[in-house]
Amino acid sequence: MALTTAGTQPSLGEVAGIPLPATTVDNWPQIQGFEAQPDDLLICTYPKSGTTWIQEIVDLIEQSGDVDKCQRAAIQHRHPFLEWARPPQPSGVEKAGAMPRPRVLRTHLPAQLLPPSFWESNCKFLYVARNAKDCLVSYYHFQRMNRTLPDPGTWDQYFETFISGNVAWGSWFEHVRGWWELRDSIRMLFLFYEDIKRNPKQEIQKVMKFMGKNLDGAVLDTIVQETTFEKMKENPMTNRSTAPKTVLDQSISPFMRKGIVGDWKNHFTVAQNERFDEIYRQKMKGTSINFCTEL
Ligand SMILES: Nc1ncnc2c1ncn2[C@@H]1O[C@H](COP(=O)(O)O)[C@@H](OP(=O)(O)O)[C@H]1O
Ligand SMILES: CCc1ccc(OS(=O)(=O)O)cc1
Repeated sequence: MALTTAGTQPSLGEVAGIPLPATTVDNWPQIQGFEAQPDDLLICTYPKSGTTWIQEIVDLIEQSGDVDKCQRAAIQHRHPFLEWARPPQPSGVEKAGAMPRPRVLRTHLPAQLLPPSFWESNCKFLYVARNAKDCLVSYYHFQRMNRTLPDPGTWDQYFETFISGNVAWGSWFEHVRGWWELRDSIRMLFLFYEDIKRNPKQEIQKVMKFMGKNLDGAVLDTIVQETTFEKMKENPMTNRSTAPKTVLDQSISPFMRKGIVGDWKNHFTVAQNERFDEIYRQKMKGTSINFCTEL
């Protein structure tokens, strides 16, 4: 069901009340029928939470720190995006089906929309969460430059849109809560963007152990150096410079934009901050999750 179709504006559809790109909705039966395998590792994130960052970390771990091997393809092509569907390109499901095992896949889907085979196969899940305020800011700039998502409107308008959850992949609050509640009942490593920023070596070590790898300290140091924001911004295989301008217009806002904790302070008014804090308290009531919003 299309939510917006005005003019040439890209439209969002909806599955079980969650807004999703219309092309994803069109492909929903194929996505739901996806056959996960027990050795799949699924990277799960709400959009703009550091997906690309954790993908590069995971790939470098998988390749035992071999930087050249991670140059084999642009990051968006290394790990199939499960719900990606933009015909005539192969869909995420098709790409995953053609990939050798063990597979690393990625998704922005909320837990309740995941294809059932992931639960049935007892796969590994790596979730990265980012504080809501910085996610909002990052998503706003992303929607300004991503020609396949609806125009975000003004900052004030988008502030309300994000809070209402009327953005692709739905409410940040429900997404994070949903995955957080599952953390102890499935094979999941739950990480925070802010922790990776504060202590990358420690968090990369957690990922390494979770993946069942054992790399020495020098290799870990290489991975830390290769995955700094500055390095990834310059790297054509991670900075999305290979994406066509008709999809990502980086002259409006770069994909690798700031990569910091606390940019929300440059965007939120005092009134918006107070309102956001109140809404956050209501929507996250009863959850034990704790975010850091400044370093
Ligand atoms: N190596 C890195 N270190 C810190 N932040 C990174 C990073 N690589 C990407 N990011 C940031 O992660 C966000 C993109 O997330 P995703 O990959 O999920 O779309 C962007 O945030 P900003 O827009 O705040 O700069 C981007 O700059
Ligand atoms: C469908 C448009 C779209 C939306 C979000 C995307 O996220 S990501 O940058 O690949 O994580 C990509 C394309």
